[in-house]
Amino acid sequence: MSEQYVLETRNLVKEFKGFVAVDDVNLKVQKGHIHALIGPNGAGKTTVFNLLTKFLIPTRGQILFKDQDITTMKSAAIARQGIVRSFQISAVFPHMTALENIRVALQTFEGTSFSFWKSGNSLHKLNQRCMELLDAVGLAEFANTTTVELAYGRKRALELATTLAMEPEILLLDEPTQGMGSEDVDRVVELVRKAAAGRTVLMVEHNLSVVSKLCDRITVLAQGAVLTEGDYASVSADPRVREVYMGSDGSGERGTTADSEQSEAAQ
Ligand SMILES: Nc1ncnc2c1ncn2[C@@H]1O[C@H](COP(=O)(O)OP(=O)(O)OP(=O)(O)O)[C@@H](O)[C@H]1O
Repeated sequence: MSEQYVLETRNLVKEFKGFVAVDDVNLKVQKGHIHALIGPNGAGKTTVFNLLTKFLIPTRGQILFKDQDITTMKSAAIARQGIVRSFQISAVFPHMTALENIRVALQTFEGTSFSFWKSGNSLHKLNQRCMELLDAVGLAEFANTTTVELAYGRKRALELATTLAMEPEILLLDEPTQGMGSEDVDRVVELVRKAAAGRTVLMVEHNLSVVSKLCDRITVLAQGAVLTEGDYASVSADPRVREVYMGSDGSGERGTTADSEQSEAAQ
């Protein structure tokens, strides 16, 4: 694998009782890119994502991170390596404040005991880092707001901040704008752009306008296999892509929910 690719799949296959949900997928994510995985409902996007983040075990094939075979690595181990998933899994505790949520994320990431942070200087440093992360997602003024009181878009910003606390090298975003109104969508686009600075992002996203604004490269999946790949202009001009989208509901918007969220891998 060339140095330029940080994440790669080789002939990745996932079968569910003989049904091929992911069919021989070769994905290459270039370092520094925002890369989107798109495709109509049931194309296999979530399943690929769950394979990459170890929620599912591949039937065949390999997953490589910076040349290292991580196919059999557990999800906690890959997170420590720098592959971190955000969104769709609620990573925030509703009855804690925004700042407390970040603090928990940082403490979990550091793996340090609470008593360590209690010692004067380190507690100060910890709070400083919490405020930096809140500021990075535009939530500094909500530091002491209980999470349950935050508007939906802000909750997702907080989720992103808890993810950034883990200092990911690759950020995996699962439908970051799902269920949002246009104002929140614009805010998330800006957030993702900001969060992507200095790192690589792979995202599943149904909103093609978001994809067009953010992504350097797009992989289109259809019926579990890669249909085509390229930048937004080339992919959106491809008649095969139009055809698979027209063949679903025409909008590229989610219509059905797959039942693939359950983790197979030992946590
Ligand atoms: N746990 C499972 N058991 C059986 N079939 C599954 C499972 N998870 C997913 N599938 C099937 O695999 C196919 C791909 O599903 P997947 O959720 O990956 O598609 P998707 O592209 O993410 O779709 P959507 O856009 O609707 O979320 C679908 O036909 C789905 O029904």
